[in-house]
Amino acid sequence: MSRLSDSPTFAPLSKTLQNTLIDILYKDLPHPPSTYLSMLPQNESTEKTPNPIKYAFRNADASNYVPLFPGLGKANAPYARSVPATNFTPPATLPDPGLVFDTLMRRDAFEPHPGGISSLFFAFADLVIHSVFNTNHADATINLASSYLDLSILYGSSQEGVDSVRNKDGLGRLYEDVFADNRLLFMPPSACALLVILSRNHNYSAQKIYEINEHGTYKKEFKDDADKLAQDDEIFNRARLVNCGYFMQIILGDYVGAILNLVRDGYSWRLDPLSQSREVSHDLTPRGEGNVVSIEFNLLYRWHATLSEQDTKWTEDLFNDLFEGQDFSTITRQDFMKVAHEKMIPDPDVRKWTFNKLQRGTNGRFKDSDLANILHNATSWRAGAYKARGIPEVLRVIEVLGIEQARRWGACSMNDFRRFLGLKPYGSFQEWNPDPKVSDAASKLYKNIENLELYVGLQAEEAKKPMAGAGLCPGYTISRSILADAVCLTRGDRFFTVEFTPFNLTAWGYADCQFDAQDGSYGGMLTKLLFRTLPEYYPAGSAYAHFPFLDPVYMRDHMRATKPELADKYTWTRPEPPVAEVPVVVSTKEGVREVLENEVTFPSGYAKRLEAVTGRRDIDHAFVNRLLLENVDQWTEYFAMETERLIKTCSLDHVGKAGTVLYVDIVRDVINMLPVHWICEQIAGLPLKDAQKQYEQFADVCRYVFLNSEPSNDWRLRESSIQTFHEFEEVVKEHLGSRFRILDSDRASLADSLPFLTKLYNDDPDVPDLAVSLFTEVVPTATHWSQAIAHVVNFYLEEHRAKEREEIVRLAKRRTPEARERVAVLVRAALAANPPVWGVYRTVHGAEARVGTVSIPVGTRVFASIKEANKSAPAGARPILGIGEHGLLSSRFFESTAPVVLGEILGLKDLKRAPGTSGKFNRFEATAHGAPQQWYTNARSDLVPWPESLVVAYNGL
Ligand code: HEM
Repeated sequence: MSRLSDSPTFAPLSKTLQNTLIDILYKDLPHPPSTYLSMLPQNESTEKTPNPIKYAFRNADASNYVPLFPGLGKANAPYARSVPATNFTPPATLPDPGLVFDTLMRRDAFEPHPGGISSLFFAFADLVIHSVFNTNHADATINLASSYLDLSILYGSSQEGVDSVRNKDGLGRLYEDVFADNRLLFMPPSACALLVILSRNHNYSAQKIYEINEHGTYKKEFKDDADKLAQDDEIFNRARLVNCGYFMQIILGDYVGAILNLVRDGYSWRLDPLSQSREVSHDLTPRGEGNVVSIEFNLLYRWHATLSEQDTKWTEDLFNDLFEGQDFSTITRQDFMKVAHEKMIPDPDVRKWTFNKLQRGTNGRFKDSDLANILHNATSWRAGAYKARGIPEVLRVIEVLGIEQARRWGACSMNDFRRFLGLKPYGSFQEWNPDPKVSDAASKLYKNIENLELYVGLQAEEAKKPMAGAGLCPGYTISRSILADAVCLTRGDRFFTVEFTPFNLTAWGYADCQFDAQDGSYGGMLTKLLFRTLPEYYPAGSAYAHFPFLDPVYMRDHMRATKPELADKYTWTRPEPPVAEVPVVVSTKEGVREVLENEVTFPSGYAKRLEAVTGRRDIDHAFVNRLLLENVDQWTEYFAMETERLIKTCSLDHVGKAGTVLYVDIVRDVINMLPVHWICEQIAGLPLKDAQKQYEQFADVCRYVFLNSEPSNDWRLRESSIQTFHEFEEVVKEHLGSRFRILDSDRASLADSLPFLTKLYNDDPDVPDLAVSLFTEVVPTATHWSQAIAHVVNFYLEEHRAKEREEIVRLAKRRTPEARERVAVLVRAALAANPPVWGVYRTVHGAEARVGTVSIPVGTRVFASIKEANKSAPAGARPILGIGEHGLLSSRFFESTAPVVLGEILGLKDLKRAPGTSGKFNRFEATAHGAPQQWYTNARSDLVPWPESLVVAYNGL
């Protein structure tokens, strides 16, 4: 039988289709593959180190980043040349470098940066460039740093460098406040202070990775030193991946955000060079294919003109010290080399390094106050504008060295570089810089615009004016190049692209270095780092944390002019130093009770935060509570039935054994959902499209109002809570305003809430306040209710508590006050062992506080450790819950609903934790200020203060 494809008419077409299809299918996958599970065998260096996991980690010298080209971009390898010099001018005919500096580059007057960029931005830029450029003076073709943003300034560029900073105590940590690159010691102190923050972030990440112990393999006791080192290596390397992820995100978010003026103009959009995409030809766009920095970019990034007035003064003092008062204009290359060899050799022990004459404490750390002071200064100091005649005279010798270096490298001309970038070459010196003083001088020195050398051409080009999309305001040629470079540096790095995975960074680490566009900083990762590392010095809402790369006065004025309503949400003044650097921990039962109950001295701030959410002060919600309790028996029956229903609908059975063993995520799908369904369907009549999402929204409210202890979360939690409130208020107002129409509406399911809403309305017909009161009474405590139940279930799932478990199930059926009271005692025992909140923060207000024999000054932060306090409570005594008796946790409501829910759950036949990891809480214990704290990891790889998953198995027959 002849086929259509064989016919003379269709055969060519069929062949073409065939080819296209094969082409597409072939291109579906990358060739060669972009990642492997371990090193390729032909790679000589890995044969000596066969540990396969090394493939997933950054090598000390950045070798093996590209499996098929292991030396690409490694440290101690040649620079690349991006542009061949076609118009080579013999050095003898070029003007004297000193004369070039004196006529075109020397700062005539300080000009503040026109885009409001702070000196801290350039301290960070200093870290970026030192990560990728380190010219070897003995052989200037060689770059001693790798071409990757691998934080080599912190970790070193060789095994020796990495070993110098690592503590190797088994926990993957660095020594306290150390870094590996001594060149930074001679930079303005804000660069070192930022680097110390990144050093602390390494240790923070290592600690979290160790505490969360994702695979359960980390331990405290080791067989021998090799065992300890193996664990240390793994945690160190994962923490480094996370920390580098942070560095990359600061570059793409905060740094590029400032360069493009996105932060000033309120855009959270960012350049995303990491994403997977396809070209028109269906080819995968390359990622992680390596990078080698070039001499052109080395010259382009020497941004010495941007030194702030204060940093210039600092540098002058440094040079006066090093060169013993020698006139800056007379310092020669030889003088500089002599000083470098005699006075700039640091101690071999990095733990002894210091900068800005700071002292290290006995624990090796710098004082938070010293670091914060330097960082606050750098944010408040305005950088200098890019401009010709903008480089401080003190840097004359360095510029001369730079010009000479560029000539020895045979760098291309300014116009060659522009042609390479696809830009129009300059036709005249006036076109390059219209300032006649500058163009005249340049034309006298270089005669023909084609002779203008790259370095001078870039640094003395006319600067751009600030506008939408332009914040950095260098010369146009620099501005056009740096974004290309940012893309190459990030997209070319295997660890930022194809290997940037939760598997390598751990789920927590991966989630931790993702940006949050709703954080009040338009995705500021440095913001998160400052809040986290120096929490006492960067209070929530501080512009110094939210916009550290912009002069706060400039940013405030700009925001007041463009978005006045938003400007009021920030504090623009410099943060006041705290009374104490670390919170005072209170852990006795009496002490903790005093802190929790004395609202005058230890204000909880709940009311203030509720006001921030609802916009209402002194909210009366007692009447809602009264009405809720009038119906408590009805709600109790509802909770019992709803528990049964949710268990039934959310259970999963084994293939082929229907109904025998069933599994259910009792926390995620049942316990967390109960108050959500109750509030939405029985109380407020909210349409429940996505119950899990609604749970997360309610959880944000709970966290904002009751547990808001981390400034980095404050903005997001508040904004999310405000939105949840508005949605809630709008629906409730609509129902109350037209309560007789609800039944007729197409949302008939909302009818369940009608009786309660009607009752509420009859009690107090003031519609707007009713919605606020209702929200305040039921929403903030919803998640805590679930958390308390989850803790109790978890406690009684233990095999050795089977007797108590049965007792709860038996008593739950009775619904008598005596039965309820006995269950309450069992519930308390569970909550005493694991209270929903392990501790709360308060700040001493009004007058000095006395807790036991300790007096605590006004303004001191206090951490009341509920966990510790409950340890000393007698069995059966009411545990301290730390969340007060509000809403769903008011004792009558809780003690009535809890037993029936527990009865339904604990009464499941042959109930046990499901085998495997999801069968236990993803809980881990951390320590803060020496007091225990608990966190949970969840399916979103986030850390949350409450459990979100516990899978149990039961016998369905
Ligand atoms: C007070 C502040 C600064 C001082 C004292 C300083 C000093 C120096 C010195 C001594 C060199 C080496 C010159 C040579 O050996 O040829 C250098 C090179 C360089 N500087 Fe700066 N610098 C400062 C700020 C900055 C800033 C803010 C940037 C850019 C963000 C920058 C970018 C560079 C670059 C890219 C190099 C070339 C590095 C290399 O080839 O190894 N510098 N600087």
